[in-house]
Amino acid sequence: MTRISDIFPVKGLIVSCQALEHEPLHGGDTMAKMARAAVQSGAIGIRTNGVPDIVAIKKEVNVPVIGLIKRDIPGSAIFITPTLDEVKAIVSAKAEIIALDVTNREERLESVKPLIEYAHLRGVLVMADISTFEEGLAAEKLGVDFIGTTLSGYTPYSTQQEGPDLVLIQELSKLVNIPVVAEGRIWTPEDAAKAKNAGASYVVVGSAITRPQLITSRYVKAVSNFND
Ligand SMILES: CC(=O)N[C@H](C=O)[C@@H](O)[C@H](O)[C@H](O)COP(=O)(O)O
Repeated sequence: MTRISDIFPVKGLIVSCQALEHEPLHGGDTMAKMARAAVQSGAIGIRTNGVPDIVAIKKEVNVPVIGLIKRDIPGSAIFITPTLDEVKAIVSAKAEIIALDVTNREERLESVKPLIEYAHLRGVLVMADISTFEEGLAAEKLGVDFIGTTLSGYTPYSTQQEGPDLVLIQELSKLVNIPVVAEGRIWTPEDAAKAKNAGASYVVVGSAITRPQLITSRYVKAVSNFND
């Protein structure tokens, strides 16, 4: 059975290269270039959304890929790899790891079991995107390979804050026996160092590196009082 330490023998930074259809950088070519830039500078892995981007990135760089598929299902709040269809597509695209929602909503902690099993039977590891400490513990019990704090702040009952959820990273890192991935709203190298020092084995940074429109708006906001 493959383990996370086989896939990522060293700990480090994983860069999330994602641009949805409405975003300016949407497209496999652009995301592959983003991934190349990230790997050139020392990223140990890439997280990305959708089969075309997974395939383009795997052609471009030689580091493990965490694949997910964002899909909106009417009437459901679960959008990160919601069903077995997406899991199958990610396995076919040959991502080494599948990221999926493991939150305590809509009976997900039960319905996600066959998705985890499908991936594992095909030698693909599973990253659980969770939003609270309890969900992290539940994810470990479900047999996932590592846990990301990705959805903290994105479920109505989780901590809402501007920066990374360092408390969650720290509590989970102390209590679970699988690696914890710090992910979500890590905007600065200082945030990344704090996440690492809180006990995370891996740190995922997305928007702060790969979403120029969001980066720009932070700078615009910072100088918005120029003419006062
Ligand atoms: C909540 C959600 O949909 N998160 C997504 C999960 O894949 C991505 O849109 C984020 O960019 C990713 O988690 C990295 O986080 P940040 O971009 O904050 O560094």
